[in-house]
Amino acid sequence: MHQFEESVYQLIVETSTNLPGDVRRAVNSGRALENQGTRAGLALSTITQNINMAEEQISPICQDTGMPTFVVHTPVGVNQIELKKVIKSAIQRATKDGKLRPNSVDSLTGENSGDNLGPGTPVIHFEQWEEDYIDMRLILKGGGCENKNIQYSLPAELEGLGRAGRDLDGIRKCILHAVYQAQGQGCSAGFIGVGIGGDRTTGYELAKQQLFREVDDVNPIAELDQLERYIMEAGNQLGIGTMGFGGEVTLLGCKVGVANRLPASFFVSVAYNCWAFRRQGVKMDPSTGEIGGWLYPAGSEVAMEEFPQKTEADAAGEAQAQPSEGREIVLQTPISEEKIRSLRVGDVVTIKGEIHTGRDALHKYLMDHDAPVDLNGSVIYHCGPVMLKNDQGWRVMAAGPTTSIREEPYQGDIIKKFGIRAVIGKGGMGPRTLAALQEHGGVYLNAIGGAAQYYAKCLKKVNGVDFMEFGIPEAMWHLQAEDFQAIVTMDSHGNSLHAGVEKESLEKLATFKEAVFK
Ligand SMILES: O=C(O)C[C@H](O)C(=O)O
Ligand code: SF4
Repeated sequence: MHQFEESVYQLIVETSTNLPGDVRRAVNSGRALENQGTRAGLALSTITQNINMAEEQISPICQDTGMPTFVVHTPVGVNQIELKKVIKSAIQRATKDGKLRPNSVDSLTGENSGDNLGPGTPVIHFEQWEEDYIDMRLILKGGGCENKNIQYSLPAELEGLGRAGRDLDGIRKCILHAVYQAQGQGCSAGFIGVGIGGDRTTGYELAKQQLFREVDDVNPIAELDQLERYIMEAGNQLGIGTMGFGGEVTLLGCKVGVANRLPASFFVSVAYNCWAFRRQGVKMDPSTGEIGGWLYPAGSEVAMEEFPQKTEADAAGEAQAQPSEGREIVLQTPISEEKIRSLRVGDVVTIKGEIHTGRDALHKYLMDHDAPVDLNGSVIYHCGPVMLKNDQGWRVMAAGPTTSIREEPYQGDIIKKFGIRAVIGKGGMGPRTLAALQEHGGVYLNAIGGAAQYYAKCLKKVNGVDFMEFGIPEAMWHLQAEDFQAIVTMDSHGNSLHAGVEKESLEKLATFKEAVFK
């Protein structure tokens, strides 16, 4: 079975490190539509650089491996039990090599299994078929965008859109609402898979199956094709933009599937996938395990243009689109209150000095314990990195931000208790944190979600680690930052870019209230 394991390993590495060609094309066209000088334009160019870095270094595109999910079709007679063992062993190896982050956590004890294996991990769906080869597909869908999946039960009353009935127009409203509610938290610009019908479980399954379709395919059902096109257009008018910074490009793909339902149920299930849409597949020889071909366009075939040629007209347009408040400021840690109070939403900061990672487990812990290091004037980075240890010590392999809103119940109290001056994350935080930033003198800095290679490069040294018992992603890593760039999106004067974009996008959503599909 050695060759089988090698082929599955190759599939995992390719999926984790090289964004497929169809997804790259979608990101490239999104980038062409966005004004390059704006925050959203800059975010897209960081994303582009990150995609290239991951491919070159054969390192994870995003630090979040997500839930590795395999869909496997085998000819009759292939031993699926053996194949399952092979998949598990390839997953273990890829985790050990730093191509996947250890991501499987015991839901009761919080213990990380360390090798991405455990009850329910990885997910493997087997199906038999009458072809003479094995078709193995893998998707690595991260936790932040998974949290933005949503299921509607029709009829429903939807914020901004009013009543959604049991018909195509009601479905249209659910999908638009799904895009709105994700804001930037699932690392927009995103791809959505929609399942109409089924039950609560199969509805979501159907939605996720849509993510295995190629981005530029055409739905064979005419009215669903029309619905997909409509959603692409209307969704991109909501103004949420890349990372929720506001902008022209919110959605990069929409795929809708349909299944029968029960008379009493009418579910519309939406699976939201971030821009880091990692899925690949291979054709495998059932007797030798050799890869006979790849199932999606290879990433390496579609170049990501880092610095496109600009015309003079473009440059003039960009100058106008520059955020007027966009000053560039260096922050050396520890940071003073005075310095923090001088920052405003829109400023771009470059952080130098030690920063500390902290996410779900640490925030909960710090509520009623002391911190292991002095956090006065410090920067907390919402990040669960991929780390590898060798003879020289720990190395940061991938380290993009995680969704900050999960820390909303704790963040304000922790900022005040420990004297923290800046929090880096993505997707923004809520009113409690905003109030604490104002009261204590703090800022929220938005980094570009998924740009794990880009930020890993700015984290030059690992000064230490605490709480390894929380597992690698949840431990508190003390990291030496050099030229770590982020944008102030919440300041100490009560301003929040996120609150503004949410309000404006809700107003836009309401303009789509009138029936379209009659
Ligand atoms: O767990 C993570 O690293 C990040 C997660 O995918 C997120 O988007 O918040
Ligand atoms: S951090 Fe963003 S890009 Fe990475 S998995 Fe989470 S949602 Fe996707």
